[in-house]
Amino acid sequence: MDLEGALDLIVEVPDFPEPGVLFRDLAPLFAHAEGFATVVNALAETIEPDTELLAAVEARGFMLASAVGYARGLGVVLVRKPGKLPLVAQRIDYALEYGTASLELPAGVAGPGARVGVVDDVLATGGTVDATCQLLERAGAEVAGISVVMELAALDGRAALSGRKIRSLLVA
Ligand SMILES: O=P(O)(O)OC[C@H]1O[C@H](OP(=O)(O)OP(=O)(O)O)[C@H](O)[C@@H]1O
Ligand SMILES: Nc1ncnc2[nH]cnc12
Repeated sequence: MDLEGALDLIVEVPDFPEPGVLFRDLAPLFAHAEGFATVVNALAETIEPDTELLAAVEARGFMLASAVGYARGLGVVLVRKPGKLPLVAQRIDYALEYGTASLELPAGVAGPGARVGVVDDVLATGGTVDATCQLLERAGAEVAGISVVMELAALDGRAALSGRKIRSLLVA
């Protein structure tokens, strides 16, 4: 399966999770062995060569970053929603396309100077990835690059992330 075919497995769901939002559902892609492998391999190629560690954003980002980390021989730091981590280095509150959210970085895993690649499924407003970059930088790590499967151009996440290296497999 080629990359275009794999990305065609993403389904558009109108008015989820609230009216007016066109939700991009990656569940069929994740469930398709060939499609998932194709996307993971393509995403693995977007990781900057000097990357030492990947950061994954809960929950859909976990799926992708763990597979990309395996493909690239990199470990993964799990950036989690509140209440999950026993030892928290940093916490941040931010806005989403549909509401507000918070994320936490675990203590002791993304140390000062570490070159970290951020992996997620969808770049919409950029709030989630920007929050993740801020968490990493507050901990002293450096963001090597940002890799996403899909970028929603109308929401202009790139503006929120200006000056950062962003690689997306699909711009919609
Ligand atoms: O660019 P943004 O506007 O911040 O939106 C993108 C984020 O929204 C979704 O996560 P969500 O918080 O819905 O969580 P999930 O992965 O647990 O479904 C998606 O997985 C991205 O992380
Ligand atoms: N429209 C959308 N579809 C899927 N995930 C999203 N995260 C933020 N906006 C999204």
